[in-house]
Amino acid sequence: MPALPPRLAVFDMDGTLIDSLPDLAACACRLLHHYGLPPITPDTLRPMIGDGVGVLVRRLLAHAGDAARGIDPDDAVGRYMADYTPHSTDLSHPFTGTRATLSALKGAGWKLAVCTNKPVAAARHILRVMKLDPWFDAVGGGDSFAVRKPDPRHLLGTIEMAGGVPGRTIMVGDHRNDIAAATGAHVRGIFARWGYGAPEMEAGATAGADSISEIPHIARDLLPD
Ligand SMILES: O=C(O)COP(=O)(O)O
Ligand SMILES: [Mg+2]
Repeated sequence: MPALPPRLAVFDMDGTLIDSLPDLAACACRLLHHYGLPPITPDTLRPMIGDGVGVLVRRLLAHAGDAARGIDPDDAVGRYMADYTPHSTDLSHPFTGTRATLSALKGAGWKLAVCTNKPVAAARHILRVMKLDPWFDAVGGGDSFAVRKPDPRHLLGTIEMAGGVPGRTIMVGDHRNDIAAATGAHVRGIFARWGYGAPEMEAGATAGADSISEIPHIARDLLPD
């Protein structure tokens, strides 16, 4: 009998592997300060995360309202990224249980990948500094393809890079974009309830998990061998 393709677990980054909100918020505050605008709290920033840095910065400016009129959004995005990448690991850390989960999956023969709307250079930097990079067979960033989540082609491109196939893949993510990409790619989607997404974003997921430590068990249930 021909060997089955490898099983693949794809993880979103912000709010799924990495608790990155503190650095995203600190960087947002430095940007707002640069433009003479008032700071923002992490709680206010949280729902703005998930569609990539360009959208995040535009939401920040929209939140500032009239005071931000006249600011060039492209200038703001450029400033945000120039500041964020080198400071992206000042305050952020992997969620508790991340290393044990990656280790358990790898030990059971799974391939691993990251599919994030974050620019790929920032994603790789974070994985490297946190010494998580050796675990991953592929990293698909928000600028790795012509499209990004919720477009399923972002996930499909990441699966291909990792040497997997959709029918033997799970996608773990904390945003409706992750679940929509999984559904569109015919991949089993697991909603990360520990992340930044609102509870209603779980709609359409194959399963939900309260912590990353539950993922090896759920993954085995969904794809036993
Ligand atoms: O950059 C973002 O807005 C979110 O990134 P994520 O896809 O890793 O959650
Ligand atoms: Mg996320």
